[in-house]
Amino acid sequence: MLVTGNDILVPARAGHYGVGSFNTNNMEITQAIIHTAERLRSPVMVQMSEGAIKYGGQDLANIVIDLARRATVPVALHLDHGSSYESALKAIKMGFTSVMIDASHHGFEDNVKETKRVVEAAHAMGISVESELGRLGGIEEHIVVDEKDAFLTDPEEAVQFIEQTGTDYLAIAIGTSHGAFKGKGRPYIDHARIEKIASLTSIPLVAHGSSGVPQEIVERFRAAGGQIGDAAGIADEDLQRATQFGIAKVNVDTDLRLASTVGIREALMANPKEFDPRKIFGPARDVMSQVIEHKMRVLGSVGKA
Ligand SMILES: O=C(COP(=O)(O)O)NO
Ligand SMILES: [Ca+2]
Ligand code: NA
Ligand SMILES: [Zn+2]
Repeated sequence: MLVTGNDILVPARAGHYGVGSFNTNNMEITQAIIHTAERLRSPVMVQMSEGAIKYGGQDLANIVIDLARRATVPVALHLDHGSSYESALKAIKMGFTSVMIDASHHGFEDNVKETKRVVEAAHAMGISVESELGRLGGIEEHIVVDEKDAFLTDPEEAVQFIEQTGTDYLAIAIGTSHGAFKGKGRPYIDHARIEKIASLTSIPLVAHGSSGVPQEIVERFRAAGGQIGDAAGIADEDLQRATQFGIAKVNVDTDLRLASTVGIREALMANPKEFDPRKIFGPARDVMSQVIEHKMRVLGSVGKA
């Protein structure tokens, strides 16, 4: 069933488990996300960035909404990294049931102002809002944040921000970063910071940049002709611990990008004569389903629907 972000995340925070919020850009990714959630009896969020909306528009949103409506588990459609009030409202008009306004690259006051505006409008329409305080490293779609400008979320500021904006859930910067190269070796996750923020707040917390970049997938990517440097993601146990402390929404995009590309490359390498799209995109869907299943087990959302 199609529900709001709060319907999924408030129980997740209370139950100390995480719910994957997976980025989609086409039908096969959407099917892999929702069908795996149904098979594992897991709530799930499907998210579209502004780039995905540019790429697939209402056509893609309708695929998500229809699958979500028919799903036997709770599914929310979420706007990832909404960059403006207009973008958030446009998504709500398209049928999104959860929207992020990401004004975290502004100063505190401007972030509060921008977030508050979206919260008031979205709540008037019964839609949940995610906002962000702190800055991740890596590339957030259109914003390149290099390490020196990244800053972790201050717990006291988070309390003020939540009070002043009324945001439903809050993305916090705790050491993760977007993309396949999350720092040299094992990225440092500031669990103490998560625990502190969670102890002072009661709303669901969000971790961006939470792909695990499984080495098995990276090796298959290279073996099938892909080229990638020394890619690294968030260790499963670090993510698992984060959900114990209060992280309820966990954003995953890179893992699905790698998994789908592995499926496609392997299909084409195995049979150069193949040109039936079902035999090329079908394997992508299968590899993504395996990666999604692993993530749901790490987050503890299996059986929670
Ligand atoms: O935070 C993310 C995705 O992060 P990854 O690059 O780690 O999948 N989307 O908003
Ligand atoms: Ca941001
Ligand atoms: Na988001
Ligand atoms: Zn993100």
